[in-house]
Amino acid sequence: MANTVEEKKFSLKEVLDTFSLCLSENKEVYIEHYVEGWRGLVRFMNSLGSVFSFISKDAVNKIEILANLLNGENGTHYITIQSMVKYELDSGLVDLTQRDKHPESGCRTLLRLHRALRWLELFLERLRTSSEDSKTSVMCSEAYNESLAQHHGWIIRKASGMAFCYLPGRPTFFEVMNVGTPEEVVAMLGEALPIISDVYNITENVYTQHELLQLP
Ligand SMILES: CCCCCCCC/C=C\CCCCCCCC(=O)N[C@@H](COP(=O)(O)O)[C@H](O)/C=C/CCCCCCCCCCCCC
Repeated sequence: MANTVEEKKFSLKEVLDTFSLCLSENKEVYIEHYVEGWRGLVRFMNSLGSVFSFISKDAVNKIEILANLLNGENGTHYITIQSMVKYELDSGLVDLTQRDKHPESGCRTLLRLHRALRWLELFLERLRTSSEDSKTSVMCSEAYNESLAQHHGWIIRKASGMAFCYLPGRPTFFEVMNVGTPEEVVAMLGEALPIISDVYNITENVYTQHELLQLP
């Protein structure tokens, strides 16, 4: 059951709780909760329809790579992002200039989700401050263009842009979050954002310190 992502209904509160468990007292990021947070987000995306399945397939693939590393024989090195980076770099397990011997290293895989977390942060901030008639497709593509798009080739950017047009409107979006009234959703987004920003910024610092932000 731990390796599947589609059976439970999405709840924003649950995802928020999971991301808040990511940070240790000394600000290390637990991969177990990071991966679990992403599983929750994928459940949300899956509930929006099959037009998003090329996106969720890629996210699931990356989630499973990290889950397998965490549950594998070297799992103790994959407890936090900090310990993973140290272990993989010290052991020469990261392709630094081109995808070669370690095409599925934890560092390069998590970097893809990390970039997507920035998209999420930007998108949720737009949602939080949006008005009733704001378009989710516009908010989503603005957030995408400011983040992930810079790392995607032409075909993925076009396919993503087309998929965004199929996003449901703001009221349906808020409903699927399973929080309550729109005011309650906005309040919960206000709680969620600092947590997501913290996780993002700490990860960004680790990757910056080790010059890993451009891993192939
Ligand atoms: C709180 C509730 C509201 C928001 C809920 C959002 C739910 C989002 C769930 C998942 C987001 C998708 C994460 C996508 C990860 C993409 C990682 C990536 O960049 N992969 C590319 C590079 O990988 P490698 O080739 O180097 O291994 C890969 O090429 C991408 C393939 C698929 C396309 C990715 C498009 C990303 C669009 C992100 C916006 C998602 C919009 C969903 C709207 C709900």
